[in-house]
Amino acid sequence: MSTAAQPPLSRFFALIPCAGVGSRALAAGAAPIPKQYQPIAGQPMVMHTLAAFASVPRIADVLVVVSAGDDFFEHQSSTCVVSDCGGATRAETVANGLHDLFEQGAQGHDWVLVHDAARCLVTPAQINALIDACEADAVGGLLAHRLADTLKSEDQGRVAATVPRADKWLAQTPQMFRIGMLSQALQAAGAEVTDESSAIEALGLAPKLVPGSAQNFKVTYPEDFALAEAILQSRYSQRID
Ligand SMILES: Nc1ccn([C@@H]2O[C@H](COP(=O)(O)OP(=O)(O)OP(=O)(O)O)[C@@H](O)[C@H]2O)c(=O)n1
Ligand SMILES: C[C@](O)(CO)[C@H](O)COP(=O)(O)O
Repeated sequence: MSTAAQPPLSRFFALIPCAGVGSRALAAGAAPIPKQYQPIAGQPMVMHTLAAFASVPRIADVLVVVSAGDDFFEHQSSTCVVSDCGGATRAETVANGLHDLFEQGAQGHDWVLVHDAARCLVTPAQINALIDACEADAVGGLLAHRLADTLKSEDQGRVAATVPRADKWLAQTPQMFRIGMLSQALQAAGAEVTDESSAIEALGLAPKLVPGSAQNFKVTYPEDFALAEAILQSRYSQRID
């Protein structure tokens, strides 16, 4: 019988930053509801996001981080843990949420999958693909999508250059890292980094790029709602048949 110490088993947590105001999504004259709460295909957007994570049994817990005073989840039936420690930037919201995960018993070696509330088209298969690709990795990684179009840089409204795109990817979420490493990386990187990977990269590490899908887009502009609605409706109609 071997007496060698076994490495500790790592759990998987999801952290959903849900504390944005959605300023770019506001159509002129529309009610100023944060975009993640706007109805899409019969449900508030974030409920579609949470349904995808609820369909991945190896996720131990889902923590949703909302703004102080946000009572949205008091009126929903959801098994998620909700914390109202959202910050002024997405990075602050995530850092505060990681602190809450530690307080709730998560360990530094556990994994966290950080996923935008506003990416409501993510699928359980994509979440599983990210976990499968990263769980044995020393750093972690993210879903990302190769550019489909020719890429230009700009100078005062005109093309400055055509940029080689063979090595360019659009960063998506979930982004999956060890909770301890990510917490330290975000503290060092500050409040302005726009994704978890940037903070990890600033440590000199190279997160793994895992192919996502064009459909895993972030609802950002008013026209994105109709596309998200059409995709969700089409998925539901295929499932119900
Ligand atoms: N202070 C913030 C800002 C953003 N987010 C969340 O981060 C995700 C991605 O951010 P983004 O699409 O930029 O959302 P908003 O900041 O709400 O959008 P905008 O920049 O248009 O105001 C969203 O789920 C959003 O709720 C957050 O939790 N806390
Ligand atoms: C994390 C992210 O979804 C990766 O694409 C994105 O950076 C967050 O949104 P923002 O518009 O950059 O704040």
